[in-house]
Amino acid sequence: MKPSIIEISNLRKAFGQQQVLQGINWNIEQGKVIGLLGRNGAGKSTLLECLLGLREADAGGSKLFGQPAGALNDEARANIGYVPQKSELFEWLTPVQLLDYFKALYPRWNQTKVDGLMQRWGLAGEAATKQISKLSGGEKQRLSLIRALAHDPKLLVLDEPVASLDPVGRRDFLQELISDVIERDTTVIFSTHILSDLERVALDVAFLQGGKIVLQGALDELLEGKNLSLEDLFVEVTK
Ligand SMILES: Nc1ncnc2c1ncn2[C@@H]1O[C@H](COP(=O)(O)OP(=O)(O)OP(=O)(O)O)[C@@H](O)[C@H]1O
Repeated sequence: MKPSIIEISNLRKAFGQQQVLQGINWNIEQGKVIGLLGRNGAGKSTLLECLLGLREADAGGSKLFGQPAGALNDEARANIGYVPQKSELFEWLTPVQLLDYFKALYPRWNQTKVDGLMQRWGLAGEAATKQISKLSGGEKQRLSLIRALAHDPKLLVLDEPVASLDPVGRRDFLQELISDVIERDTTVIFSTHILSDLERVALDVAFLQGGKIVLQGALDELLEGKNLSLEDLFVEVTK
């Protein structure tokens, strides 16, 4: 059996009176690709932030690579790639300057991959030297994804990574994700509302509803014999 890369136990988080996460217990094994689903406001971003230790939980917590998320060593940190829903890129830099900045922070950096992705994702020409503030939403999202993939992380946490991408951009990104997972056994958890993409890549899905993971498993097994589409299942589970 493969090791658990993420171990979440009894995770609770409220904002004021609103109980958003209500005792989540969830282990994610190495190499899993999990699509996290839930209605708007279900708490997906909150869960991803808490599991990474970026947001303090009220109770419980998570371990990443066997270490408490709030006290990761440098090696564990260098093995995580995260794309937040609203990425906070340094808008006054150019893409090249931004990537150089991050390159200096990581012990490992795959420049060949960065160059290839910049080329294939339309950021190698004029866009490479434009101020990030002047890039389109989709271009910024591509840059954010390149930044998250550049250090060959073993764990990728992506909060609606393809929301601003056009269909071609989404397909390119998903192909990159699949090849990375296959090559390096990367563990991926990503939230999305684009169910067709999930059907393409997510081998597993998890539904967050009422502050808990109410259903999870292999997508084909969840749908098997039910004569339901993923959209039908989503509506059913998140009622
Ligand atoms: N800093 C905050 N202060 C108060 N309430 C918050 C805060 N952050 C999130 N919330 C609330 O917590 C709930 C969950 O928000 P979250 O962003 O985690 O949902 P989500 O599932 O990611 O939604 P979406 O699909 O719309 O992105 C929402 O009702 C939101 O209003």
